[in-house]
Amino acid sequence: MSLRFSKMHGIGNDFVVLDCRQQRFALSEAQIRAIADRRTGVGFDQLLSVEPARDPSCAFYYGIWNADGSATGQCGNGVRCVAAWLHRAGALAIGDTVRLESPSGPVAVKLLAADRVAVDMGEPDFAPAASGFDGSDHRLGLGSDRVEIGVVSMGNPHAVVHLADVADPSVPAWGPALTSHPRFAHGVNAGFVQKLTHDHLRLKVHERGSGWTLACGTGACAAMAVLRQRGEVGQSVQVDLPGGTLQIDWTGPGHPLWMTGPAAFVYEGEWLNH
Ligand SMILES: N[C@@H](CCC[C@H](N)C(=O)O)C(=O)O
Repeated sequence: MSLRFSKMHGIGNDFVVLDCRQQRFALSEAQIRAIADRRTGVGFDQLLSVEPARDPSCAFYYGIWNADGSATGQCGNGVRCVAAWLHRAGALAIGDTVRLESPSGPVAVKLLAADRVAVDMGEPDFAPAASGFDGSDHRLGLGSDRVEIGVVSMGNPHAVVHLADVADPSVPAWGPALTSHPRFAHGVNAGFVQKLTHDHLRLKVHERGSGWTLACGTGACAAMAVLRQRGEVGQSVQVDLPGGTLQIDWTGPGHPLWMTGPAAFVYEGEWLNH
């Protein structure tokens, strides 16, 4: 049996997108890992399924799996790609705003152009429990180092470390150590952020379940939210990641956070090893 898919990316965070509107999603973790393999499979950071919505207020549901086969609650670059995918499938027009259902709840997407999407990602949740974090002491031991983290859920868990320079030589080791830190019950996405100006950040993210990625949309939202909560940035911030730039807008508590950025098609394919 074969499996048709679209290969997409959002500033280098790459996806396999499956049309599950008529056909139920039925891949095992092992099959997801096989498709994720960049040598013997297709390769992706996340696999996305587009499915009928369970919530009647939403147009479609999207599922999200990391390259290691684990499921997660949200994916910022992924939801922009789902919106562009729906446009190509004739289900979403440019200029339209639609509610989509993620595993962590509804988000609103606005298709600005065939390849540009704004998303209301909801309000950042700073409660430690929302990120599976075990308490109020935000200093963590990473090997022989101690770092201060900001913890926030954007529908998935994030730990954000503010550094003077994201090229800090400790970052390559801190990424995996933070992602699997035992104080997070389910692992965490680890963001390392540098403030360039009041409205401009630089960010690198080591993602839970996928490793270092060229971009993490929810990571950009999390980094902005943590620095905004600390009064370090304004309400409209450009976040530069290794694969490109996202615009993040957040007035503050009581308001939703918006993420705006591109979504790109790479090719349509057929997985024959199913
Ligand atoms: N790349 C994503 C985040 C994907 C999920 C993450 N690895 C997790 O396990 O929560 C994004 O763009 O937000």
